[in-house]
Amino acid sequence: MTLEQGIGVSNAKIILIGEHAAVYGKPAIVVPLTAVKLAAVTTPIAQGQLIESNYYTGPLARAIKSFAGIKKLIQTILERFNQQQANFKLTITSQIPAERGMGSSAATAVAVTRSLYDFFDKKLNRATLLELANVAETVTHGAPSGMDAATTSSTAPIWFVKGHASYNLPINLKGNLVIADSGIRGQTGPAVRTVRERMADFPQETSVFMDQLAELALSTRKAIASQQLAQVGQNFTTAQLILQTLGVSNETIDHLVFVAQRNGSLGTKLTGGGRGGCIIALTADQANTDRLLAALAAEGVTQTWVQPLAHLNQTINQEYDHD
Ligand SMILES: C[C@@](O)(CCO)CC(=O)[O-]
Repeated sequence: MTLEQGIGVSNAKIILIGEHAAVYGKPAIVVPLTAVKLAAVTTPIAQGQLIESNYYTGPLARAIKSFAGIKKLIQTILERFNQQQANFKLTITSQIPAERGMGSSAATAVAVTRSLYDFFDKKLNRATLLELANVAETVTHGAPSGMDAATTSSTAPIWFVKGHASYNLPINLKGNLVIADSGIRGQTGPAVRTVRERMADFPQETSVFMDQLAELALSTRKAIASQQLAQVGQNFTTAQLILQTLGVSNETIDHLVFVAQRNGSLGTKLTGGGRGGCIIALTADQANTDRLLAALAAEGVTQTWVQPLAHLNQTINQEYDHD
């Protein structure tokens, strides 16, 4: 075992389009927010296995329930390397707010995996990284689509269809993606259940909505390729209307969408599981971005992020090499 520290980094994720439909095998477009980071650093200590984070600090063995997924992940990795008795402290520092649809739990799993592989001097490929992140995500979320781990580990936008992520969707658009926290915790679990119940009660009608969301994802992909920012925006707003009808929005989100649409946004929707969390809006230029941010601040929104679309123009090789 090396005596040097092991470092793992990941980033936040934002679903541009396709949440909920992704659960039914429809495509989604998801982008990394590379400016919003989470870091996990493993350092050698004399005795024990400790975790230090905003949510839990203490021995790994006693980790609280919300850390159960990460605990299982760490134990899986230690067993894999036959290092169950290793002494270390894992420090997790995050800029990603929890329960806002920004992928904080998957980002933690990704960074912890990278950090431990680095600490034990092991090579890590993308397939293993995603498989291990899924160990934690399955404990935390039940049946994750894998979308969050695929994106929080990526520097490139993703075309995601259940079980498969393609990292070849560079976005060459001018303008900004504005993300605003509604201040309400997202409720992915209950929202996914609501849609499942609708699907059970009204299978044909609900399937039509899923097909429409899939069409919107395809249309958005084309609009990105042909640099039609306004079309991407329209698709956002149409998707929001469908998500609202499916019962996964809420009054606060609807109100913020309404405000954004009147203050410089080309298109606005919820992002992630819904019933809270964040909204996303597209703006064509800095003047409209400033106008939108001022309008959201006037509504009491305290946390916003601005992601220049031009920074989402990367692609990455399907294989991830730890080195
Ligand atoms: C609502 C959902 O589509 C996205 C949650 O971030 C659920 C999933 O894909 O696992």
